[in-house]
Amino acid sequence: MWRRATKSSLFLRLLKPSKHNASLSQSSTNGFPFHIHTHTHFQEKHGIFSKEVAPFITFVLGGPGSGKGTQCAKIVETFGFNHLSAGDLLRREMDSDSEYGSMILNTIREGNIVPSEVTVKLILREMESSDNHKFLIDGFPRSEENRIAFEKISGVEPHMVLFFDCPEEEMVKRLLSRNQGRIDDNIDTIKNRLKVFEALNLPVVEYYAKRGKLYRINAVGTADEIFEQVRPAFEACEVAK
Ligand SMILES: Nc1ncnc2c1ncn2[C@@H]1O[C@H](COP(=O)(O)OP(=O)(O)O)[C@@H](O)[C@H]1O
Ligand SMILES: Nc1ccn([C@H]2C[C@H](O)[C@@H](COP(=O)(O)OP(=O)(O)O)O2)c(=O)n1
Ligand SMILES: [Mg+2]
Repeated sequence: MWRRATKSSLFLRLLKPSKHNASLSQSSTNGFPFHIHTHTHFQEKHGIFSKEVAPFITFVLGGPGSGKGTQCAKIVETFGFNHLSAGDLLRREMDSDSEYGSMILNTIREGNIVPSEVTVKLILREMESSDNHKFLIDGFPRSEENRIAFEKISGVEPHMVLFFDCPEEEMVKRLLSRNQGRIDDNIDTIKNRLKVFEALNLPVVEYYAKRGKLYRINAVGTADEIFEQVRPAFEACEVAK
């Protein structure tokens, strides 16, 4: 039986909650972006992944513009998850006075992937300060390096992985009309994001397919139609309801 983490749980008493304007570099104490914890050390220190407060983790994958963020909003509304978008966390870090701001900006502008350690640290910081134990981790892991870094640092694996399968031309059409003022929603960056997706993210999708954790969803149709394919994945899982 999963137990909900509460404000009074040990790990939250040990940790400072994340401040939305705090940057990774501000929280660094050793000149390195962050402390890498071994699996055991991390569990002992933070306790977030101890059995009593074990999180329920769903990774949400799909190409750029496949509808990950849109479907995550629906999952949050229906099933009460905490939605952590790796892209949003990186953009927030970029807009803070983090010393990694320009590196993140350049990487996103080119459509490449930010070093895993930075992204993993941002995700784990959010998880540590959350009193919800059900997490949707959107846009992560985007590479085998991302996946392995998360597993190594946190010592946990996702319970399930959603994959929004969408044709490239549909993704391009959606990205070019997203209108959120993003520096990476232009045709040149989109072309590279699609290449990076195919080269680096599809191997992660296949990895989870082989482990029987993947829910492949046809991402063409209205958002409501797509959500009707998503819903059963959560309804089938007692802990996620
Ligand atoms: N099923 C859909 N059909 C058409 N447009 C969609 C659909 N789902 C999302 N969109 C739109 O496509 C764009 C990309 O969606 P988003 O959820 O941000 O995708 P991702 O997070 O995978 O990049 C947004 O403008 C969104 O409103
Ligand atoms: N795990 C991740 C997630 C995103 N990023 C960077 C690189 C991505 O192109 C951008 C934007 O990611 P985001 O998930 O917001 O993009 P989409 O929702 O797929 O359009 O952020 C990353 O480097 N590593
Ligand atoms: Mg998104």
